[in-house]
This record gives sequence, C-alpha cells and structure tokens, in this order.
Amino acid sequence: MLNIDSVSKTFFPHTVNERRALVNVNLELKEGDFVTVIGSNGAGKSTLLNTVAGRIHQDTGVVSLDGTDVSRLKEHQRAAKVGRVFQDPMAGTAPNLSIEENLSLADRRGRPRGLSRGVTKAKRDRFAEALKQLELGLEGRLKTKVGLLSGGQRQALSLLMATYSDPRVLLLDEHTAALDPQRAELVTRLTRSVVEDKGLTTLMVTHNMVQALEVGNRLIMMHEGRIILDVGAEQKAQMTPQDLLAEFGKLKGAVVDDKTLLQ
Ligand SMILES: Nc1ncnc2c1ncn2[C@@H]1O[C@H](COP(=O)(O)OP(=O)(O)OP(=O)(O)O)[C@@H](O)[C@H]1O
Repeated sequence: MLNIDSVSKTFFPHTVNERRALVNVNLELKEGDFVTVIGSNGAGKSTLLNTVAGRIHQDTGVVSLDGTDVSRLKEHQRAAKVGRVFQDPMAGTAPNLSIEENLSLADRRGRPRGLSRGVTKAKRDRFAEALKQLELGLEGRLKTKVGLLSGGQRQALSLLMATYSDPRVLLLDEHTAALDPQRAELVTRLTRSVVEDKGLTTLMVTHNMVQALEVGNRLIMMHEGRIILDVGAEQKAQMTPQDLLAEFGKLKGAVVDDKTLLQ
C-alpha cells in the first residue's frame, strides 16, 4: 500500500557538501504494517519520512500510495493521506489556538477550503470523545490554549490530530524522544492503541532500541542512506537491544546517538 521504489536523494550534489541521504531505497509496506526505523546519525531516516510526506522530493525513484504515484505531489497535497508527528512537541500543534480549534484544523485537513471554521456542538462532543481516550483530562479543557499544555500533553494531542482524519500512512519521527521517560511511555502506549484501533500503516523512527523492538511488526535499520537490516515480527520478537547494538557495532563509521548507547 506504501511503495518506495528505488528512491535516491542527494543533497548539494557535485559539491564539497554532497550528502547521499538515500541510496536506491526499496521498501514496501502492506496495509496495517507498523515498521520501526532505527539507524546511525545521518543514516537517512528523516529523509525517508520526508520523501513519503512530500516535504522533500527524491531525485530518482517512485513513492506510491495505494498504487498511485504521489512523487510529484507537494506536502499539502498529500496531507489528507499522510499524518505526521515530529520530535518537537511544538511542531504538531498551534500554540495560540485552543485545543478545540486545533482539533478543528485536524478535522478539516485535506478537505476543500471554505468550509465552516466554527466549532459546532456536535463537533465539540466528538472532540471531547476523542480526547477522553488520551486519559489526560483534556476533554474538560477544550477552550485551553495549546501553548499552556505540557510537552507530553501536546505530543498526545499531536498524535490525536495526526490520526484524526484517518490518514493512509502515519509517520512518527522520534516523537517520544523529547519527553521524560514517563511521558514517553504514555505517548508510546497511545501510539500503539491508536495504530491498532485504526489499523494504520505506520513508519516510526526511534533511537530507543527497546521501543524499536517492542512496538510494531517489523524493524528496519538504515545506514548511509541504505536499508541494511529488515526483520519481520517473528525474528524481532527473538531479538534483544544488545543484538541491535551489535549490528551497529558491525558498521564502519556508524555514529550512534548517545541516548541509544545509554539504554
Ligand atoms: N535539508 C537538508 N539539506 C542538506 N543536507 C541534508 C538535509 N537533510 C538531511 N541532510 C543530510 O542527509 C543525510 C541524512 O540525514 P537525515 O536527517 O535523513 O538522517 P537521520 O537518519 O534522520 O539522522 P539523525 O538520526 O541524526 O537525525 C545527512 O548527511 C544530513 O546531513
């Protein structure tokens, strides 16, 4: 359902700053696949997600969704099909708007402009119902400005917003990395439950080896723009974080995040 076919991307080609971020990457996700993505620094993980989202356009190769080539579509043209949560809790929400106004934006994502911006009673009830599932009490704070929420609350709301309009693909880019362990655990739990409830096809970048192994039904490891390891659910269930660190150890020149090594 998501096909990444021979995709390559080089930044600043033919200059001293040339960076080969993706080198002939092939990846096929089936409907409902939840793939965790790990890799050394600069391995190409974010670039991979960016090419799926349309934020970055690949030099060669094709990205297709449900059999349709979306390579030429800009980010906003893919927005209805692609939900995304970033590492920075500030990135996924509008701080000066209230919780209900933010959810209203998520509700209208990918729909034609010009539809009513007002939050009707029916909508408000639906927002409250959805917020209840987060178990953070936000359903009672619909008028609260999002800028007043904690990082964990904002990230939970970002996740709800990214999935509110049932995207075809969910992209998570280290979305728990900036949170303290307790909040990270909460957002991970919410992620698993929303992905399962909605059957979302998901790519999740993480530096956390435990999370990479515990979450999802498949794991890929990237290095220097290539996918160098691709393990399915059964093999993943047998692996330990030490096994993954040993894989990193085999790579020449791999620089692994301190946070990864400290686990
Ligand atoms: N917008 C950009 N302009 C120039 N170079 C870029 C850009 N985005 C990424 N790169 C380069 O492409 C390579 C891959 O970067 P990318 O951010 O995809 O890696 P990553 O695996 O997400 O790394 P990290 O874990 O360190 O965030 C790196 O060498 C990076 O410096």
